[in-house]
Amino acid sequence: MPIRYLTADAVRQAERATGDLLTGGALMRRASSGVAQVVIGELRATGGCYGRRVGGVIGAGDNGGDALYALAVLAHRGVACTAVLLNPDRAHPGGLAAFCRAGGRIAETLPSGLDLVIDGVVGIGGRGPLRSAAADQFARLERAESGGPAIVAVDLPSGVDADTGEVHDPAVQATITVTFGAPRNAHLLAAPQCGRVEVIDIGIDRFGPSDGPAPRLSVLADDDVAGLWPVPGPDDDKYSQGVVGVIAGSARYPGAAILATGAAVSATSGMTRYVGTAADEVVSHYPEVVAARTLDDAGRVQAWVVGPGMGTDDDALAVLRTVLETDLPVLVDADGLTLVAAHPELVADRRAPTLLTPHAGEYARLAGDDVGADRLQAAAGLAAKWQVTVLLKGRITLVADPSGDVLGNDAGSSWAATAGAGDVLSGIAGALMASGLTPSLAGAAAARVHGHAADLAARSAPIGASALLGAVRPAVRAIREASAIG
Ligand SMILES: NC(=O)C1=CN([C@@H]2O[C@H](COP(=O)(O)OP(=O)(O)OC[C@H]3O[C@@H](n4cnc5c(N)ncnc54)[C@H](OP(=O)(O)O)[C@@H]3O)[C@@H](O)[C@H]2O)[C@@H](O)CC1
Ligand SMILES: [K+]
Repeated sequence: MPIRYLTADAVRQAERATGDLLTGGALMRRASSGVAQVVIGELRATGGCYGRRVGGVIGAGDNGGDALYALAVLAHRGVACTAVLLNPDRAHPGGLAAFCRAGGRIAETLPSGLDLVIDGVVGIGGRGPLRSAAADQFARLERAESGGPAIVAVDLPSGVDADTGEVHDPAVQATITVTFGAPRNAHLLAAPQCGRVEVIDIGIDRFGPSDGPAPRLSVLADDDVAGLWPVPGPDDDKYSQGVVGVIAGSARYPGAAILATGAAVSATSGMTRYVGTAADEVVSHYPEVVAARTLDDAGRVQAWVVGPGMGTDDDALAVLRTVLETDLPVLVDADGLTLVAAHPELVADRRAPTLLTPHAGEYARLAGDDVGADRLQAAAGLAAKWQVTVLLKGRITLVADPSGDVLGNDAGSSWAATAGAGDVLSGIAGALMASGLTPSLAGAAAARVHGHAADLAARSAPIGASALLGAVRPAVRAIREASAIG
């Protein structure tokens, strides 16, 4: 099942729906005990709890209340706990009383030598950057990577916008983020700022993929990706699995053609066709590709990938127009996007599935505006306006369909930020569209495999797109083998 990510409003709605659990304080007790359990786990992994030193930076809302109750639990376990109250008069009364009863100490500043710090400044009620009093406390700490204390953020790293994931300056860099009931948008959109995200079950109802106002963000689970991946059945032949056609590159610049076509060959069985002037080069790399120099000679396909390295001249425009006039699914990338930005009418009346795969620069050309801090809205807005599916590239890939549903994927690293990696992504996604997946599922599943392939290929050292392409098949295998479905 895809995992749904929530906005702050949706979280509050889910909390309100629990009625007595919210008003009676049960939700907060569950949340804070979840935070305490995660901290205890962390302390145990690094030498135990008793006698360890934990600090908390406490804001004026319920996020601070969660942190104070969690510190109280820790103090009962023999942890030496210190809290800095940013706004002493407005600290959560129940949390503060529990903290003091448990023997917690209040201080003006965080002491040195802490093992761990709890960020209880703000959660879903936060707006804008960390205010200076809070920022000063975190600025005193050495970074966790350099031997400083681990930072456990309650709900969100303070200074990160819950809905957009915008990382304000300053903001807390968390080692672990502990959240409640369901992840918030920011846990995907600002994943590097959140560190490891732990979701504590506090008994709120789940939101489905289509509940609530657009844009609605979800992430495919590995089992979803494994289950979606096309596997030939007993009655399949090379045609029945969906043939993908790739229009890319040129004799002078064959790289994009080889990468996109090779990715399509690696991603699915069946057949890959290539159309363009790099036909000889493509076939010399991949003898299994059926190549033609012109569209007229191409043969039938079930989906097209068009654009990488194809140029933007009149010939390229004519080919793109012909392809977009078909009723086949089409993925448009790179030079194809430059042409679409200059000729929006090419996609305006399309009824067949269409996937545009811009990076930030191409997005700006298509939308007439930069992506900005709200990438989710940027992707969803363009998809709704143009009535196409938009895959916005980046470490966090967002695939927005016109209905307002968005599938996200965190690559987990940025090794795929290398020339030609986009061509590989297009080849994988196009092959999946030819097999019958919607542009949205094809884009999201391709992004997952692409990110995993980059990690497998890189293993902590830089890679080029050829190495990434070489790891596509191992990445599909790893995801399928790790899942119950594979
Ligand atoms: N409801 C429940 O039962 C449950 C709720 N839960 C918990 O409650 C949290 C939400 O609590 P909340 O609504 O009280 O808001 P919260 O995030 O604490 O922030 C509000 C305070 O922050 C302040 N402030 C704002 N921006 C700021 C900034 N940049 N820098 C500094 N301060 C800033 C703002 O100050 P003001 O603007 O008023 O001066 C106001 O005082 C949620 O994230 C979860 O942890 C869980 O226990 C589960 C059950
Ligand atoms: K926080």
